[in-house]
Amino acid sequence: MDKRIKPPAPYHHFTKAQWSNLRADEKMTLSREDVKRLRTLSDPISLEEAEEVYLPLTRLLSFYVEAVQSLHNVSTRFLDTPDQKVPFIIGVAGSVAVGKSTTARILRALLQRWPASPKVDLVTTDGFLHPNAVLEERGIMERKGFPESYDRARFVAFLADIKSGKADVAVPVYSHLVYDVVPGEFVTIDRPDILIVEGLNILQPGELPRTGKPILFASDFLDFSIYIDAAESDLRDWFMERFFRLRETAFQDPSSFFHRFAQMSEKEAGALGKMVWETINLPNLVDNVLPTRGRADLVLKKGQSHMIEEVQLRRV
Ligand SMILES: Nc1ncnc2c1ncn2[C@@H]1O[C@H](COP(=O)(O)OP(=O)(O)O)[C@@H](O)[C@H]1O
Ligand SMILES: CC(C)(COP(=O)(O)O)[C@@H](O)C(=O)NCCC(=O)O
Repeated sequence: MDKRIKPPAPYHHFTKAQWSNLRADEKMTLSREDVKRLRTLSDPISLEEAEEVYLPLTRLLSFYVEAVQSLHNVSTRFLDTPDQKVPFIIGVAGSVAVGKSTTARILRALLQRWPASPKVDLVTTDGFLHPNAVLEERGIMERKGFPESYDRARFVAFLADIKSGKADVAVPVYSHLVYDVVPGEFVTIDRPDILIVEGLNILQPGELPRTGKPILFASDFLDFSIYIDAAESDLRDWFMERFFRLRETAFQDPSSFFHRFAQMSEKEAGALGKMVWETINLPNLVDNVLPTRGRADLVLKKGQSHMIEEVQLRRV
């Protein structure tokens, strides 16, 4: 039985063909080579898919950016304050292995090529995971990706800094190779026009403070949010396919945390990969990621072949 929860919010539903018609005269600015370069391991997105799905989306986003800018102008007129650039923040959520990175990278490339050449930055939320030493100390090393594995206060503070126009905001860097946050390594985000934030947890509520302190959720800072959706069985298959590909590539590196998987027999490694899916990523999907789907402005629903089959757009 499909355990996915129906989004409570009312959405417009589109088939892929209906959605792609909304592209109107939005021009394709990526080549087949660009799409190949931007997609991640095991994501087969084609130029045609990018045109059909992402051009209507970039057209929609250009309307949203304009609308948010107008709202901002209203507030500066009301307050009689000087006009200040406020970054537009897009969130990309969904399960491990659903293809968030590919979506975020394609979107970034398309938005950068808008006529006004906006500065578009991309961050992944894994940089806000607690380092392994902290996870170990708290006994939650097996809960990486779960809400409590992130420094949520730091993540919210980061988004607040970006929204308030702060320059040179530092973001910690997570390495899949060493399976940990890299000490002392940061990327700097400097007043972008658009920021894309990609991660499992982007639509999740934060912890409620025990005292009467004010609370903000990451989603309070998002101007537009996208949830990439797929059936549990497809996600498991994609995770396992990627796992076996990584075993032939990244895991071969002796410094990879998962190097031992490259040295085991295929059967043994497969059993361990399956265990990672079943004991970490699947429960996190069911308990913490999927319940946030109904909060997204846009839901992109993928079929077994990774292609988007249905689009849902929240009514405003
Ligand atoms: N163990 C790993 N080693 C190297 N790269 C990885 C590993 N796990 C995931 N990745 C890469 O990290 C990125 C993010 O993966 P993930 O969080 O599953 O999100 P998604 O598949 O939705 O983009 C992807 O580009 C993926 O290929
Ligand atoms: C690093 C992740 C938590 C994803 O982080 P995100 O960028 O979505 O915040 C995830 O890819 C991960 O490594 N999960 C732990 C279990 C696993 O190895 O798949």
